[in-house]
Amino acid sequence: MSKALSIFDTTLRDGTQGEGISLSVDDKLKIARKLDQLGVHYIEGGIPGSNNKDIEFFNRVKELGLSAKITAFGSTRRKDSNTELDSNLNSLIQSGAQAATLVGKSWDFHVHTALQTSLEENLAMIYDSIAYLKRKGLEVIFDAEHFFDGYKNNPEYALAVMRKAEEAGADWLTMCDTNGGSLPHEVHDIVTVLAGQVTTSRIGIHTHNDCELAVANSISAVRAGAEQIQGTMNGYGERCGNANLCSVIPSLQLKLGYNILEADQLKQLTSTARYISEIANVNMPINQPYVGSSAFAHKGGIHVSAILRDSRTYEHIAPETVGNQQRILVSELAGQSNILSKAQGMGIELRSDNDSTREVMSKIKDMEHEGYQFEGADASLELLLRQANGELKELFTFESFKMLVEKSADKPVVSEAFVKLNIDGASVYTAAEGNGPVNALDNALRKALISYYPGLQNIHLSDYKVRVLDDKEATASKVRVLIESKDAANSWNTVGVSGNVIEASWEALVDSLRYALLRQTKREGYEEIPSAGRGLINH
Ligand SMILES: CC(=O)SCCNC(=O)CCNC(=O)[C@H](O)C(C)(C)COP(=O)(O)OP(=O)(O)OC[C@H]1O[C@@H](n2cnc3c(N)ncnc32)[C@H](O)[C@@H]1OP(=O)(O)O
Ligand SMILES: CC(=O)C(=O)O
Repeated sequence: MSKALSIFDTTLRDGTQGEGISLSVDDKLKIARKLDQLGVHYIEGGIPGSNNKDIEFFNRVKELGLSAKITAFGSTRRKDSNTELDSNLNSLIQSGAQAATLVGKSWDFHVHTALQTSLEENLAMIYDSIAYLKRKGLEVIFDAEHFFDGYKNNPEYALAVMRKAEEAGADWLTMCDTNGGSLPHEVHDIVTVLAGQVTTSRIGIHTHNDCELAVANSISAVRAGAEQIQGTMNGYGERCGNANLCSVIPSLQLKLGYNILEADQLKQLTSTARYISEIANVNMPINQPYVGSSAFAHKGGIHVSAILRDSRTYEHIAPETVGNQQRILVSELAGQSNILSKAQGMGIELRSDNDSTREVMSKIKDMEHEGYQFEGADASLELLLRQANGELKELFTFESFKMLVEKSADKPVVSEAFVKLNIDGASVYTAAEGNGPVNALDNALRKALISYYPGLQNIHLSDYKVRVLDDKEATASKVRVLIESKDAANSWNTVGVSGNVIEASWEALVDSLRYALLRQTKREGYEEIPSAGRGLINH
Protein backbone atom coordinates (compact mmCIF):
# COMPACT_ATOMS: atom_id res chain seq x y z
CA MET A 1 0.00 0.00 0.00
CA SER A 2 1.40 3.43 -0.76
CA LYS A 3 -1.52 5.78 -0.31
CA ALA A 4 -0.64 9.46 0.05
CA LEU A 5 -1.60 11.31 3.22
CA SER A 6 -1.52 14.99 3.91
CA ILE A 7 0.18 16.33 7.04
CA PHE A 8 -1.30 19.47 8.52
CA ASP A 9 1.01 21.03 11.09
CA THR A 10 -0.57 23.27 13.70
CA THR A 11 2.49 23.81 15.92
CA LEU A 12 2.28 27.54 15.26
CA ARG A 13 -1.44 27.72 16.17
CA ASP A 14 -2.67 24.93 18.47
CA GLY A 15 0.93 24.29 19.60
CA THR A 16 1.14 27.81 20.97
CA GLN A 17 -2.08 27.19 22.91
CA GLY A 18 0.04 24.89 25.11
CA GLU A 19 1.05 26.28 28.49
CA GLY A 20 4.56 27.73 28.47
CA ILE A 21 4.84 28.02 24.67
CA SER A 22 5.14 31.51 23.28
CA LEU A 23 6.73 32.25 19.93
CA SER A 24 7.78 35.57 18.48
CA VAL A 25 7.14 36.32 14.81
CA ASP A 26 10.78 35.54 14.05
CA ASP A 27 10.49 32.23 15.94
CA LYS A 28 7.38 31.33 13.95
CA LEU A 29 9.08 32.14 10.66
CA LYS A 30 12.11 30.02 11.56
CA ILE A 31 9.87 27.10 12.52
CA ALA A 32 7.79 27.49 9.36
CA ARG A 33 10.94 27.27 7.23
CA LYS A 34 12.08 24.16 9.09
CA LEU A 35 8.65 22.47 8.77
CA ASP A 36 8.67 23.24 5.08
CA GLN A 37 12.08 21.59 4.70
CA LEU A 38 10.74 18.57 6.56
CA GLY A 39 7.99 18.37 3.95
CA VAL A 40 4.72 18.89 5.83
CA HIS A 41 1.92 19.81 3.44
CA TYR A 42 0.07 22.50 5.42
CA ILE A 43 1.41 24.95 8.00
CA GLU A 44 -1.24 26.62 10.13
CA GLY A 45 0.50 29.86 11.05
CA GLY A 46 -1.87 31.36 13.60
CA ILE A 47 -5.09 33.31 14.05
CA PRO A 48 -5.03 36.62 12.20
CA GLY A 49 -8.29 37.66 13.91
CA SER A 50 -6.60 37.27 17.28
CA ASN A 51 -3.49 39.44 17.43
CA ASN A 52 -1.06 41.63 15.49
CA LYS A 53 1.78 39.16 15.89
CA ASP A 54 -0.10 36.62 13.78
CA ILE A 55 -1.06 39.27 11.22
CA GLU A 56 2.65 40.12 10.88
CA PHE A 57 3.49 36.42 10.52
CA PHE A 58 1.09 36.06 7.57
CA ASN A 59 2.51 39.20 5.96
CA ARG A 60 6.11 38.05 6.29
CA VAL A 61 5.76 34.32 5.58
CA LYS A 62 4.92 35.11 1.95
CA GLU A 63 8.51 36.30 1.47
CA LEU A 64 9.86 32.86 2.37
CA GLY A 65 8.42 31.20 -0.74
CA LEU A 66 7.57 27.98 1.06
CA SER A 67 6.18 24.92 -0.69
CA ALA A 68 3.76 24.05 2.13
CA LYS A 69 0.30 25.64 2.03
CA ILE A 70 0.03 28.41 4.61
CA THR A 71 -3.21 28.24 6.52
CA ALA A 72 -4.95 30.81 8.70
CA PHE A 73 -7.28 29.79 11.52
CA GLY A 74 -10.55 31.40 12.61
CA SER A 75 -14.08 30.55 13.66
CA THR A 76 -17.39 30.64 11.83
CA ARG A 77 -19.22 33.97 11.82
CA ARG A 78 -20.73 35.21 15.05
CA LYS A 79 -24.35 34.22 15.65
CA ASP A 80 -27.06 36.43 14.13
CA SER A 81 -24.54 38.47 12.19
CA ASN A 82 -23.57 39.28 8.63
CA THR A 83 -20.79 37.22 7.13
CA GLU A 84 -19.42 40.03 4.96
CA LEU A 85 -19.00 42.22 8.04
CA ASP A 86 -17.42 39.56 10.25
CA SER A 87 -13.98 40.86 11.20
CA ASN A 88 -12.64 37.39 11.95
CA LEU A 89 -13.64 36.00 8.54
CA ASN A 90 -12.31 39.09 6.80
CA SER A 91 -9.00 38.76 8.64
CA LEU A 92 -8.63 35.27 7.15
CA ILE A 93 -9.10 36.67 3.66
CA GLN A 94 -6.79 39.64 4.31
CA SER A 95 -4.07 37.36 5.69
CA GLY A 96 -3.29 36.26 2.13
CA ALA A 97 -3.13 32.61 3.27
CA GLN A 98 -3.97 30.04 0.59
CA ALA A 99 -6.17 28.06 2.95
CA ALA A 100 -8.37 28.81 5.94
CA THR A 101 -9.20 26.52 8.82
CA LEU A 102 -12.67 27.34 10.10
CA VAL A 103 -13.66 25.98 13.47
CA GLY A 104 -17.37 25.35 13.97
CA LYS A 105 -19.55 23.60 16.51
CA SER A 106 -20.80 20.07 15.94
CA TRP A 107 -21.87 19.13 19.48
CA ASP A 108 -25.43 20.27 20.21
CA PHE A 109 -24.51 20.81 23.87
CA HIS A 110 -21.83 23.32 22.80
CA VAL A 111 -24.22 25.11 20.48
CA HIS A 112 -26.65 25.65 23.32
CA THR A 113 -24.10 26.25 26.10
CA ALA A 114 -21.07 27.97 24.56
CA LEU A 115 -22.66 29.77 21.61
CA GLN A 116 -26.05 30.14 23.28
CA THR A 117 -27.84 29.89 19.98
CA SER A 118 -30.12 27.48 18.14
CA LEU A 119 -29.04 24.39 16.23
CA GLU A 120 -30.39 25.93 13.00
CA GLU A 121 -28.44 29.17 13.45
CA ASN A 122 -25.23 27.17 14.02
CA LEU A 123 -25.83 25.33 10.72
CA ALA A 124 -26.34 28.68 9.01
CA MET A 125 -23.15 30.10 10.58
CA ILE A 126 -21.19 27.14 9.21
CA TYR A 127 -22.76 27.27 5.74
CA ASP A 128 -22.45 31.04 5.33
CA SER A 129 -18.86 31.22 6.54
CA ILE A 130 -17.55 28.40 4.37
CA ALA A 131 -19.43 29.62 1.29
CA TYR A 132 -18.05 33.14 1.84
CA LEU A 133 -14.43 31.95 2.04
CA LYS A 134 -14.91 29.70 -0.97
CA ARG A 135 -16.26 32.67 -2.97
CA LYS A 136 -13.05 34.48 -2.05
CA GLY A 137 -11.01 31.62 -3.53
CA LEU A 138 -9.65 30.01 -0.37
CA GLU A 139 -9.23 26.32 0.27
CA VAL A 140 -11.36 25.61 3.34
CA ILE A 141 -10.64 23.10 6.04
CA PHE A 142 -13.68 22.81 8.30
CA ASP A 143 -12.62 21.82 11.83
CA ALA A 144 -15.70 20.27 13.40
CA GLU A 145 -15.01 20.98 17.04
CA HIS A 146 -15.97 18.17 19.49
CA PHE A 147 -17.16 16.00 16.61
CA PHE A 148 -16.79 12.72 18.52
CA ASP A 149 -18.53 13.98 21.66
CA GLY A 150 -21.18 15.53 19.44
CA TYR A 151 -21.71 12.30 17.53
CA LYS A 152 -22.06 10.32 20.77
CA ASN A 153 -24.66 12.78 22.08
CA ASN A 154 -26.62 13.47 18.92
CA PRO A 155 -25.34 11.63 15.83
CA GLU A 156 -27.96 13.10 13.48
CA TYR A 157 -26.95 16.64 14.35
CA ALA A 158 -23.18 16.00 14.18
CA LEU A 159 -23.60 14.46 10.72
CA ALA A 160 -25.94 17.27 9.64
CA VAL A 161 -23.16 19.74 10.50
CA MET A 162 -20.74 17.87 8.24
CA ARG A 163 -23.29 17.66 5.43
CA LYS A 164 -23.85 21.42 5.69
CA ALA A 165 -20.10 22.09 5.53
CA GLU A 166 -19.77 19.82 2.49
CA GLU A 167 -22.74 21.50 0.81
CA ALA A 168 -21.07 24.89 1.36
CA GLY A 169 -17.98 23.62 -0.46
CA ALA A 170 -15.54 22.70 2.33
CA ASP A 171 -12.49 20.97 0.89
CA TRP A 172 -11.79 19.10 4.09
CA LEU A 173 -14.08 17.95 6.88
CA THR A 174 -11.87 17.54 9.92
CA MET A 175 -13.21 15.58 12.84
CA CYS A 176 -11.84 17.03 16.05
CA ASP A 177 -11.48 15.15 19.32
CA THR A 178 -11.29 18.52 21.00
CA ASN A 179 -11.48 17.32 24.62
CA GLY A 180 -9.17 14.38 23.90
CA GLY A 181 -11.48 11.90 25.61
CA SER A 182 -12.11 9.43 22.78
CA LEU A 183 -10.70 5.95 22.47
CA PRO A 184 -9.22 4.43 19.27
CA HIS A 185 -12.10 2.01 18.59
CA GLU A 186 -14.67 4.84 18.94
CA VAL A 187 -12.68 7.03 16.58
CA HIS A 188 -12.45 4.20 14.07
CA ASP A 189 -16.21 3.51 14.20
CA ILE A 190 -17.25 7.17 13.94
CA VAL A 191 -14.83 8.03 11.12
CA THR A 192 -16.13 4.96 9.26
CA VAL A 193 -19.70 6.32 9.49
CA LEU A 194 -18.69 9.75 8.17
CA ALA A 195 -16.51 8.27 5.43
CA GLY A 196 -19.59 6.36 4.20
CA GLN A 197 -21.57 9.60 3.80
CA VAL A 198 -19.11 12.12 2.40
CA THR A 199 -19.02 12.53 -1.35
CA THR A 200 -17.07 15.63 -2.42
CA SER A 201 -15.03 16.71 0.62
CA ARG A 202 -12.09 14.77 2.06
CA ILE A 203 -11.79 13.76 5.68
CA GLY A 204 -9.23 15.02 8.20
CA ILE A 205 -8.53 14.21 11.85
CA HIS A 206 -7.47 16.49 14.72
CA THR A 207 -6.90 14.84 18.10
CA HIS A 208 -5.87 15.92 21.57
CA ASN A 209 -3.84 13.90 24.01
CA ASP A 210 -5.89 14.02 27.21
CA CYS A 211 -6.03 10.18 27.40
CA GLU A 212 -2.52 9.90 25.91
CA LEU A 213 -4.18 8.47 22.81
CA ALA A 214 -3.86 11.29 20.31
CA VAL A 215 -1.39 9.41 18.12
CA ALA A 216 -3.35 6.15 18.35
CA ASN A 217 -6.60 7.98 17.56
CA SER A 218 -5.02 9.66 14.51
CA ILE A 219 -3.84 6.31 13.23
CA SER A 220 -7.28 4.76 13.82
CA ALA A 221 -8.89 7.62 11.89
CA VAL A 222 -6.51 7.11 8.98
CA ARG A 223 -7.29 3.40 8.94
CA ALA A 224 -11.00 4.29 8.75
CA GLY A 225 -10.58 6.72 5.86
CA ALA A 226 -9.09 10.05 7.05
CA GLU A 227 -6.61 11.47 4.57
CA GLN A 228 -5.30 14.49 6.44
CA ILE A 229 -3.78 14.47 9.92
CA GLN A 230 -3.55 17.60 12.00
CA GLY A 231 -0.95 17.60 14.75
CA THR A 232 2.01 19.42 16.22
CA MET A 233 5.72 18.81 16.51
CA ASN A 234 6.64 17.30 19.88
CA GLY A 235 2.90 17.16 20.65
CA TYR A 236 2.71 20.75 21.88
CA GLY A 237 -0.84 22.04 22.30
CA GLU A 238 -3.74 23.02 24.50
CA ARG A 239 -3.82 21.16 27.89
CA CYS A 240 -2.10 17.76 27.33
CA GLY A 241 -1.23 18.65 23.76
CA ASN A 242 -2.10 17.54 20.24
CA ALA A 243 -1.23 14.43 18.26
CA ASN A 244 2.55 14.37 18.09
CA LEU A 245 3.53 14.43 14.43
CA CYS A 246 6.98 13.14 15.36
CA SER A 247 5.25 9.85 16.19
CA VAL A 248 2.31 9.99 13.77
CA ILE A 249 4.44 10.45 10.64
CA PRO A 250 6.93 7.60 11.13
CA SER A 251 4.27 5.24 12.47
CA LEU A 252 2.10 5.73 9.41
CA GLN A 253 4.97 5.70 6.96
CA LEU A 254 7.22 3.00 8.39
CA LYS A 255 4.62 0.67 9.89
CA LEU A 256 1.59 1.09 7.64
CA GLY A 257 3.33 1.94 4.39
CA TYR A 258 1.66 5.31 3.75
CA ASN A 259 3.44 7.68 1.48
CA ILE A 260 4.05 10.89 3.46
CA LEU A 261 7.63 12.19 3.31
CA GLU A 262 10.62 11.39 1.12
CA ALA A 263 13.16 9.15 2.87
CA ASP A 264 15.63 12.07 3.07
CA GLN A 265 12.96 14.28 4.64
CA LEU A 266 12.06 11.63 7.21
CA LYS A 267 15.74 11.64 8.21
CA GLN A 268 15.29 15.28 9.23
CA LEU A 269 12.56 14.40 11.74
CA THR A 270 14.81 14.25 14.82
CA SER A 271 16.77 17.40 14.04
CA THR A 272 13.53 19.27 13.24
CA ALA A 273 11.92 18.18 16.54
CA ARG A 274 15.02 19.25 18.47
CA TYR A 275 15.32 22.54 16.61
CA ILE A 276 11.71 23.41 17.41
CA SER A 277 12.14 22.50 21.06
CA GLU A 278 15.16 24.84 21.20
CA ILE A 279 13.22 27.70 19.62
CA ALA A 280 10.21 27.05 21.87
CA ASN A 281 12.61 26.83 24.82
CA VAL A 282 11.00 23.64 26.07
CA ASN A 283 13.16 20.67 27.03
CA MET A 284 12.29 17.59 25.02
CA PRO A 285 11.43 14.54 27.14
CA ILE A 286 14.41 12.23 26.65
CA ASN A 287 12.08 9.26 26.20
CA GLN A 288 10.05 10.86 23.41
CA PRO A 289 9.41 8.08 20.88
CA TYR A 290 11.40 8.14 17.63
CA VAL A 291 13.16 11.49 18.21
CA GLY A 292 14.10 11.59 21.93
CA SER A 293 17.71 11.12 22.94
CA SER A 294 16.75 7.90 24.76
CA ALA A 295 14.55 6.53 21.97
CA PHE A 296 17.38 4.21 20.91
CA ALA A 297 19.52 4.28 24.09
CA HIS A 298 20.34 0.88 25.54
CA LYS A 299 21.22 0.45 29.18
CA GLY A 300 20.56 -3.13 30.35
CA GLY A 301 23.59 -5.38 29.87
CA ILE A 302 21.46 -8.13 28.28
CA HIS A 303 20.03 -5.66 25.76
CA VAL A 304 23.44 -4.27 24.85
CA SER A 305 24.95 -7.69 24.40
CA ALA A 306 22.20 -8.58 21.92
CA ILE A 307 22.19 -5.17 20.22
CA LEU A 308 25.85 -5.58 19.38
CA ARG A 309 24.99 -8.83 17.63
CA ASP A 310 22.04 -7.36 15.73
CA SER A 311 20.38 -4.06 16.60
CA ARG A 312 16.94 -5.40 15.56
CA THR A 313 16.94 -7.44 18.80
CA TYR A 314 15.93 -4.32 20.78
CA GLU A 315 15.08 -1.63 18.20
CA HIS A 316 11.72 -1.40 16.42
CA ILE A 317 13.17 0.60 13.52
CA ALA A 318 16.64 1.63 12.43
CA PRO A 319 17.22 4.94 14.28
CA GLU A 320 18.85 6.53 11.23
CA THR A 321 15.55 6.31 9.31
CA VAL A 322 14.24 9.17 11.44
CA GLY A 323 17.63 10.84 11.87
CA ASN A 324 18.18 9.57 15.40
CA GLN A 325 21.04 7.41 16.61
CA GLN A 326 21.71 4.41 18.76
CA ARG A 327 23.34 5.08 22.13
CA ILE A 328 24.88 2.63 24.55
CA LEU A 329 24.69 3.74 28.18
CA VAL A 330 27.02 2.85 30.97
CA SER A 331 25.54 2.46 34.44
CA GLU A 332 25.21 0.02 37.31
CA LEU A 333 22.97 -2.03 34.97
CA ALA A 334 25.79 -2.44 32.47
CA GLY A 335 27.52 -5.63 31.53
CA GLN A 336 30.87 -5.80 29.81
CA SER A 337 29.18 -5.37 26.44
CA ASN A 338 28.20 -1.79 27.39
CA ILE A 339 31.72 -0.90 28.50
CA LEU A 340 33.42 -2.56 25.55
CA SER A 341 31.10 -0.94 23.05
CA LYS A 342 31.50 2.48 24.68
CA ALA A 343 35.29 2.09 24.71
CA GLN A 344 35.27 1.06 21.07
CA GLY A 345 33.27 4.18 20.17
CA MET A 346 35.94 6.26 21.93
CA GLY A 347 38.75 4.49 20.10
CA ILE A 348 40.00 2.72 23.24
CA GLU A 349 41.09 -0.87 22.87
CA LEU A 350 39.74 -2.66 25.95
CA ARG A 351 39.71 -6.45 25.96
CA SER A 352 36.89 -8.53 27.33
CA ASP A 353 39.09 -11.12 29.01
CA ASN A 354 41.23 -8.63 30.83
CA ASP A 355 41.55 -7.87 34.60
CA SER A 356 41.68 -4.14 34.05
CA THR A 357 38.38 -4.27 32.11
CA ARG A 358 36.75 -6.18 34.96
CA GLU A 359 38.23 -3.72 37.47
CA VAL A 360 37.04 -0.63 35.63
CA MET A 361 33.59 -2.15 35.23
CA SER A 362 33.33 -2.82 38.93
CA LYS A 363 34.73 0.65 39.69
CA ILE A 364 32.08 2.25 37.48
CA LYS A 365 29.34 0.28 39.23
CA ASP A 366 30.69 1.32 42.65
CA MET A 367 30.88 4.93 41.55
CA GLU A 368 27.31 4.81 40.21
CA HIS A 369 26.26 3.45 43.60
CA GLU A 370 27.94 6.44 45.25
CA GLY A 371 25.93 8.78 43.02
CA TYR A 372 28.08 9.27 39.90
CA GLN A 373 26.22 9.09 36.64
CA PHE A 374 28.12 8.63 33.42
CA GLU A 375 25.19 8.72 31.00
CA GLY A 376 25.51 12.49 30.88
CA ALA A 377 29.28 12.67 31.47
CA ASP A 378 31.00 10.92 28.61
CA ALA A 379 34.26 12.81 29.14
CA SER A 380 34.65 11.55 32.73
CA LEU A 381 33.87 8.04 31.52
CA GLU A 382 36.49 8.28 28.77
CA LEU A 383 39.09 9.39 31.30
CA LEU A 384 38.27 6.40 33.53
CA LEU A 385 38.51 3.99 30.62
CA ARG A 386 41.79 5.43 29.35
CA GLN A 387 43.19 5.38 32.87
CA ALA A 388 42.21 1.68 33.13
CA ASN A 389 43.94 1.11 29.81
CA GLY A 390 47.12 2.68 31.16
CA GLU A 391 46.98 5.60 28.75
CA LEU A 392 47.08 8.54 31.18
CA LYS A 393 49.96 9.82 33.25
CA GLU A 394 49.78 12.08 36.29
CA LEU A 395 49.59 15.74 35.35
CA PHE A 396 49.91 17.22 38.81
CA THR A 397 49.58 16.22 42.41
CA PHE A 398 46.91 17.89 44.43
CA GLU A 399 47.99 19.50 47.70
CA SER A 400 45.07 21.68 48.82
CA PHE A 401 42.43 24.26 47.97
CA LYS A 402 40.78 26.88 50.15
CA MET A 403 37.75 29.10 49.58
CA LEU A 404 36.82 32.48 50.92
CA VAL A 405 33.32 33.88 50.44
CA GLU A 406 32.84 37.33 51.91
CA LYS A 407 29.68 39.41 52.18
CA SER A 408 29.61 42.72 53.94
CA ALA A 409 26.62 45.01 54.42
CA ASP A 410 27.49 47.57 51.76
CA LYS A 411 29.37 45.42 49.21
CA PRO A 412 28.47 42.64 46.79
CA VAL A 413 29.50 39.13 47.77
CA VAL A 414 33.09 38.23 46.76
CA SER A 415 34.42 34.69 46.20
CA GLU A 416 38.11 33.87 46.25
CA ALA A 417 39.85 30.51 45.80
CA PHE A 418 43.40 29.42 46.69
CA VAL A 419 44.85 26.33 45.04
CA LYS A 420 48.09 24.50 45.81
CA LEU A 421 49.38 21.88 43.35
CA ASN A 422 52.63 20.12 42.73
CA ILE A 423 53.52 20.16 39.03
CA ASP A 424 56.66 18.42 37.86
CA GLY A 425 58.11 18.60 41.40
CA ALA A 426 57.44 22.33 41.81
CA SER A 427 54.91 23.64 44.29
CA VAL A 428 52.49 26.00 42.54
CA TYR A 429 50.22 28.26 44.61
CA THR A 430 47.58 30.47 43.01
CA ALA A 431 44.69 32.65 44.11
CA ALA A 432 41.83 33.97 41.97
CA GLU A 433 38.50 35.70 42.38
CA GLY A 434 35.28 34.75 40.64
CA ASN A 435 31.63 35.69 40.47
CA GLY A 436 30.88 32.64 42.62
CA PRO A 437 32.91 30.01 44.46
CA VAL A 438 33.00 27.55 41.56
CA ASN A 439 34.05 30.24 39.11
CA ALA A 440 36.82 31.34 41.54
CA LEU A 441 38.02 27.74 41.90
CA ASP A 442 38.01 27.28 38.13
CA ASN A 443 40.01 30.50 37.67
CA ALA A 444 42.59 29.54 40.33
CA LEU A 445 43.02 26.02 38.89
CA ARG A 446 43.55 27.33 35.35
CA LYS A 447 45.96 29.98 36.63
CA ALA A 448 48.06 27.23 38.19
CA LEU A 449 48.08 25.09 35.06
CA ILE A 450 48.11 27.58 32.23
CA SER A 451 51.86 28.21 32.01
CA TYR A 452 52.42 24.43 31.83
CA TYR A 453 49.46 23.79 29.51
CA PRO A 454 48.77 26.95 27.46
CA GLY A 455 46.07 25.11 25.46
CA LEU A 456 43.72 25.54 28.43
CA GLN A 457 43.38 29.23 27.57
CA ASN A 458 40.52 28.65 25.14
CA ILE A 459 38.39 26.42 27.33
CA HIS A 460 35.37 27.77 29.13
CA LEU A 461 32.59 26.47 31.33
CA SER A 462 29.28 26.56 29.45
CA ASP A 463 26.86 24.90 31.88
CA TYR A 464 26.83 23.88 35.51
CA LYS A 465 24.17 21.73 37.17
CA VAL A 466 23.90 20.52 40.76
CA ARG A 467 21.59 17.74 41.81
CA VAL A 468 20.98 16.76 45.43
CA LEU A 469 20.96 12.98 45.61
CA ASP A 470 18.26 11.49 47.76
CA ASP A 471 18.41 8.47 49.97
CA LYS A 472 16.62 6.30 47.42
CA GLU A 473 19.99 6.22 45.73
CA ALA A 474 21.66 5.32 49.06
CA THR A 475 23.61 8.53 48.90
CA ALA A 476 21.79 10.81 51.30
CA SER A 477 23.10 14.38 51.56
CA LYS A 478 25.47 14.02 48.59
CA VAL A 479 25.44 16.25 45.55
CA ARG A 480 26.24 15.47 41.96
CA VAL A 481 27.73 18.23 39.84
CA LEU A 482 27.62 18.06 36.05
CA ILE A 483 29.76 20.51 34.13
CA GLU A 484 29.66 21.24 30.42
CA SER A 485 32.80 22.79 28.94
CA LYS A 486 33.51 24.12 25.47
CA ASP A 487 36.36 25.10 23.23
CA ALA A 488 36.05 26.58 19.76
CA ALA A 489 35.00 23.26 18.22
CA ASN A 490 33.60 20.91 20.84
CA SER A 491 31.74 20.54 24.10
CA TRP A 492 32.09 17.80 26.70
CA ASN A 493 30.56 16.85 30.05
CA THR A 494 32.14 15.80 33.30
CA VAL A 495 30.84 14.75 36.70
CA GLY A 496 31.83 15.03 40.36
CA VAL A 497 30.14 13.70 43.51
CA SER A 498 30.72 14.60 47.13
CA GLY A 499 28.98 15.54 50.35
CA ASN A 500 30.37 19.01 49.65
CA VAL A 501 29.30 20.92 46.57
CA ILE A 502 32.70 22.62 46.19
CA GLU A 503 34.56 19.32 46.28
CA ALA A 504 32.10 17.80 43.75
CA SER A 505 32.62 20.85 41.53
CA TRP A 506 36.40 20.55 41.85
CA GLU A 507 36.28 16.94 40.65
CA ALA A 508 34.16 17.85 37.65
CA LEU A 509 36.40 20.86 36.88
CA VAL A 510 39.58 18.81 37.05
CA ASP A 511 38.07 16.17 34.74
CA SER A 512 37.01 18.90 32.34
CA LEU A 513 40.58 20.23 32.04
CA ARG A 514 42.07 16.73 31.89
CA TYR A 515 39.73 15.92 29.05
CA ALA A 516 40.56 19.16 27.22
CA LEU A 517 44.26 18.31 27.42
CA LEU A 518 43.60 14.75 26.35
CA ARG A 519 41.83 15.95 23.21
CA GLN A 520 44.49 18.52 22.45
CA THR A 521 47.28 16.01 22.92
CA LYS A 522 45.55 13.52 20.66
CA ARG A 523 44.89 16.22 18.04
CA GLU A 524 48.53 17.23 18.08
CA GLY A 525 49.56 13.58 17.78
CA TYR A 526 51.64 13.36 20.98
CA GLU A 527 52.32 9.89 22.24
CA GLU A 528 51.90 10.56 25.92
CA ILE A 529 48.52 11.54 27.16
CA PRO A 530 48.60 13.67 30.30
CA SER A 531 46.49 13.01 33.34
CA ALA A 532 45.57 15.48 36.01
CA GLY A 533 45.57 12.62 38.46
CA ARG A 534 42.01 11.85 39.40
CA GLY A 535 43.86 10.08 42.20
CA LEU A 536 44.14 13.44 43.89
CA ILE A 537 40.67 12.82 45.26
CA ASN A 538 40.44 9.09 45.63
CA HIS A 539 37.25 7.28 44.77
C1 LIG B 1 -10.76 24.27 19.86
C2 LIG B 1 -9.92 25.43 19.62
O1 LIG B 1 -8.74 25.34 19.82
S1 LIG B 1 -10.66 26.82 19.08
C3 LIG B 1 -9.39 28.03 19.05
C4 LIG B 1 -9.12 28.53 20.40
N1 LIG B 1 -8.10 29.53 20.32
C5 LIG B 1 -8.27 30.74 20.79
O2 LIG B 1 -9.32 31.08 21.34
C6 LIG B 1 -7.12 31.69 20.68
C7 LIG B 1 -7.45 32.98 19.96
N2 LIG B 1 -8.62 33.62 20.46
C8 LIG B 1 -8.73 34.98 20.60
O3 LIG B 1 -7.81 35.74 20.38
C9 LIG B 1 -10.06 35.47 21.03
O4 LIG B 1 -10.77 34.46 21.73
C10 LIG B 1 -10.90 35.96 19.80
C11 LIG B 1 -10.27 37.20 19.23
C12 LIG B 1 -10.97 34.87 18.73
C13 LIG B 1 -12.33 36.27 20.25
O5 LIG B 1 -12.26 37.16 21.32
P1 LIG B 1 -13.60 37.76 22.01
O6 LIG B 1 -14.41 38.39 20.96
O7 LIG B 1 -13.15 38.59 23.14
O8 LIG B 1 -14.41 36.48 22.52
P2 LIG B 1 -14.03 35.35 23.56
O9 LIG B 1 -12.57 35.10 23.54
O10 LIG B 1 -14.64 35.65 24.89
O11 LIG B 1 -14.76 34.09 22.89
C14 LIG B 1 -16.12 33.83 23.09
C15 LIG B 1 -16.96 34.27 21.92
O12 LIG B 1 -16.63 33.49 20.76
C16 LIG B 1 -17.85 32.94 20.22
N3 LIG B 1 -17.51 31.70 19.56
C17 LIG B 1 -16.89 30.63 20.08
N4 LIG B 1 -16.79 29.66 19.15
C18 LIG B 1 -17.36 30.15 18.03
C19 LIG B 1 -17.57 29.62 16.74
N5 LIG B 1 -17.16 28.39 16.42
N6 LIG B 1 -18.19 30.38 15.84
C20 LIG B 1 -18.58 31.63 16.14
N7 LIG B 1 -18.40 32.19 17.34
C21 LIG B 1 -17.81 31.45 18.27
C22 LIG B 1 -18.71 32.72 21.45
O13 LIG B 1 -20.06 32.62 21.11
C23 LIG B 1 -18.44 33.99 22.23
O14 LIG B 1 -19.16 35.04 21.70
P3 LIG B 1 -20.16 35.95 22.64
O15 LIG B 1 -19.23 36.50 23.68
O16 LIG B 1 -20.71 36.93 21.68
O17 LIG B 1 -21.13 34.98 23.20
C1 LIG C 1 -10.02 23.01 16.24
C2 LIG C 1 -9.31 22.54 17.41
O1 LIG C 1 -8.21 22.98 17.70
C3 LIG C 1 -9.95 21.52 18.22
O2 LIG C 1 -11.14 21.24 18.04
O3 LIG C 1 -9.27 20.98 19.11
